[in-house]
Amino acid sequence: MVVLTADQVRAWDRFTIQHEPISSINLMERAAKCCTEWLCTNLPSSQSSYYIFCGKGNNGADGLAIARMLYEVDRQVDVFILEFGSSGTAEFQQNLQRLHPLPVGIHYIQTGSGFPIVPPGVIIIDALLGTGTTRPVEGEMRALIELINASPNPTISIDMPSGLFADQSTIPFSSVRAAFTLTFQCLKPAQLLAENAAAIGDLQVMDIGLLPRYLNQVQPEYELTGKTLSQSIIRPRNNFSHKGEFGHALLLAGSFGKMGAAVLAARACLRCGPGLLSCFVPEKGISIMQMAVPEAMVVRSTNSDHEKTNANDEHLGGDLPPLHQYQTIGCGPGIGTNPATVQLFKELIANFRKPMVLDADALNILSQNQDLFPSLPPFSILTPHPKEFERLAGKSANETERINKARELAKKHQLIFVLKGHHSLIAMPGGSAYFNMSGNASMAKGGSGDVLTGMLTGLLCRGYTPEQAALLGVHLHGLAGEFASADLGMESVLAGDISDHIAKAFIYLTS
Ligand SMILES: NC(=O)C1=CN([C@@H]2O[C@H](COP(=O)(O)OP(=O)(O)OC[C@H]3O[C@@H](n4cnc5c(N)ncnc54)[C@H](O)[C@@H]3O)[C@@H](O)[C@H]2O)[C@@H](O)CC1
Ligand SMILES: [K+]
Repeated sequence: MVVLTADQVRAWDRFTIQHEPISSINLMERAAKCCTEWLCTNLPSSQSSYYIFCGKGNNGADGLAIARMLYEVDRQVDVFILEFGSSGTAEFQQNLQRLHPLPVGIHYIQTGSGFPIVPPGVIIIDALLGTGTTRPVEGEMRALIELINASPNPTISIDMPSGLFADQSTIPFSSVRAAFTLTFQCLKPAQLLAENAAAIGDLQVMDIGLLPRYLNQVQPEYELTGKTLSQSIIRPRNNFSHKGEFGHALLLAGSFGKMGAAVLAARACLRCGPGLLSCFVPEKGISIMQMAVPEAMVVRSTNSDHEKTNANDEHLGGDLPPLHQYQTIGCGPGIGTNPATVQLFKELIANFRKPMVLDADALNILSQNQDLFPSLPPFSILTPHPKEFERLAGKSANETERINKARELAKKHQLIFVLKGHHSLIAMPGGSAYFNMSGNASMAKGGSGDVLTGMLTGLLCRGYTPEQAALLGVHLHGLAGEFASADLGMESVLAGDISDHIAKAFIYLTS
């Protein structure tokens, strides 16, 4: 599956029309047939009446073709065409002519007073605007969209909920809020934004047979993580290998009352295959860590000044252990922002030059010390949730702006940003960006991020490149959440359960 912009999809349509070859109207027939079959298969046959709202572009032309096909399978259909004052595209005109001889109600609507009231039980098909949306909806179009949204009837949008931009955020403007969106051939960037979830509803991708070889000549704006990509990254463990070959990771995590974050990160790290893990935790957390994660070692501050160490025994502080022995370091879960910890973080950045993983309070410290950005080791992985990213990069008006900021910062400072969310966005130093496609709402709980930090640290330590670790780690984390919820249900999955299901995710990817 790929993500393409509206222009790229239009070019794909043209490519298919030229090279298959197929006429534009016949390609549209294929699209309408896919939608009609989906409607007949997925909606109860008791729901057999449709109000189809059409614009006069090719999205509206789809609506007219769907109306004809639904009539042909004995559905009751009424079509409502919003008058723009133009005659419409050639395909619109052709499909209108094909519909005219049939006993389907065709109504032209111009003003709010002429808009229909949708009777109960009737399904609304939204074919007003598709990928051709270039400006915010206003006037009669907006009024009609509001009428559709105010009606309790289920709405199915064709290709895009009308009004929604395909490539960028639509906030603060309105769009149709659909129960289902039947989109053609591939995902469009806006369909992956969390802020559009309520507009898009359940997204279904219809394969309308566009020629796959077009994809060889296109550079997608976004790529997707997935099983094939992860499988191409995963390296088997050699039979003759020993623990020394899989590196030694260091985790800086925890503070009084937040040792759980450290434990979660440590356990998840160990599930990703490092040879050894040491945890640098505050004095008061040492016994917790030793009991909860016996597989990990604990290092204590090398500061011989007993008073200084004791003063900080609830927070990380003092001196760092010698760092040269570690392949990578994960820093942040539960560390807080105590001045001693801030100082320790600055020393860490000054003394460790290999890519590391920064999360949670490490990011909060960074946002208060922005001058540290240029000193971060290149290719380090930063994993902010939206609030943490706002502290790092300032407020964003919408998700597109947030993603663009992350992509710019990744390029500017040669870092990898993982913007955590339903489809986490991974921005690479080279400019590419990936949406993650695994995971579900069972993971929207405290501690999930600590698990991800541990996993990324473990994969980096294990010898994956930072880009590989980010792509594999984020995908694997989501998969582990899916396996956990399959076993335990959406409500009851705990962050530790995600960790406990990493093994299943690995097995799934390697078998
Ligand atoms: N053969 C083809 O060309 C195919 C086209 N397809 C359909 O064609 C659609 C794209 O069609 P179009 O490019 O004609 O565009 P749309 O039908 O999405 O929009 C029609 C026109 O509305 C105008 N418009 C833009 N924003 C507006 C706004 N806010 N308020 C009012 N008018 C606005 C623009 O002039 C635009 O060209 C796809 O979404 C898909 O549904 C599919 O059937 C696949 C095949
Ligand atoms: K639409």
